[in-house]
Amino acid sequence: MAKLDKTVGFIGGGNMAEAMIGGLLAAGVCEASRVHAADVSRDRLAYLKTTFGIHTTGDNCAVVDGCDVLVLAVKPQVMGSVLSTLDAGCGPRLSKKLVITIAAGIPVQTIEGMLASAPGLAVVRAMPNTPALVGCGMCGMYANPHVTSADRGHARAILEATGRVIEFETEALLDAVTAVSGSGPAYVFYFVEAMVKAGENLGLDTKDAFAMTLQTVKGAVTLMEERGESPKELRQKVTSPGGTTEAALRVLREKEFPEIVMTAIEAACQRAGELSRQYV
Ligand SMILES: NC(=O)C1=CN([C@@H]2O[C@H](COP(=O)(O)OP(=O)(O)OC[C@H]3O[C@@H](n4cnc5c(N)ncnc54)[C@H](O)[C@@H]3O)[C@@H](O)[C@H]2O)C=CC1
Ligand SMILES: O=C(O)[C@@H]1CCC=N1
Repeated sequence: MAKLDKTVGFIGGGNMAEAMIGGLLAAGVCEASRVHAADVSRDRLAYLKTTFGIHTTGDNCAVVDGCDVLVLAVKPQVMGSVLSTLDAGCGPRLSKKLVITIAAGIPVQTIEGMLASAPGLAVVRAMPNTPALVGCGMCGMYANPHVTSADRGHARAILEATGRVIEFETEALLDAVTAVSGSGPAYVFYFVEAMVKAGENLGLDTKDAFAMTLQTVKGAVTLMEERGESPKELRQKVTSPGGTTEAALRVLREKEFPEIVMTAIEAACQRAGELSRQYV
């Protein structure tokens, strides 16, 4: 992966920031000396410094001053206070920088509005997911009109260090991204939990049931990736007429499994929209 000739600063050094910092360093996109992070937790800062050898501070404005690209990686609930402090303390100094926000449900307009002393701010809103922690993330991104094509490339380079990136021209689609891939790992974990429980109910011990389920999910994913066949075609190949898979799929259909999944994802999308309106 190409090296980024930029310094990157993180406000909030929690799980997602850790995943992104780890990805940037592992992929060689940035050197540790060019990464800064601020957090209110001294323990987090000590952990990040020891683990990655990056610059750490308790002062959010010091990170702004030390970076070309600022990643906002705090929880949505504290974003308001973080942004108003930044705006008062170092807002005008943000105007030449690229801001990437990964907070769920906070619209670009809100970020721009709260950092009003940096008019024309270039903001990328991104929605990553937790497999970023192992370099296998899926991230949707939207760039506001102030983001130059060079900065779009920089944002992509930073986000691609932890996995795949798809860019959207319409910010509203990030609600769908949040519902499908942002929250998506949780649906897969839930499905795995249910498969393991089913195995246990049928007499398998937990360790074996988990190992079998995990390898099955991994194998199915690899099959979908490596063969040019649709999930439907691959499903049909497992399903022998009058056989065991058919018996299981009949129950899934009768219990409206596809509708349940679709309704659940629609609920996540709706919630993402509600959160966005809440933070406008
Ligand atoms: N967990 C997930 O699956 C996903 C999370 N996100 C978003 O990523 C963002 C970060 O989430 P996580 O890393 O999971 O949260 P986290 O709670 O692990 O990290 C947030 C960090 O911000 C720090 N912090 C709190 N107040 C601060 C302040 N005033 N100044 C500086 N740092 C402060 C906290 O000490 C904490 O270390 C959230 O906005 C979330 O919506 C996005 C996609 C997926
Ligand atoms: O549950 C949430 O709201 C966040 C956004 C996507 C994953 N976690």
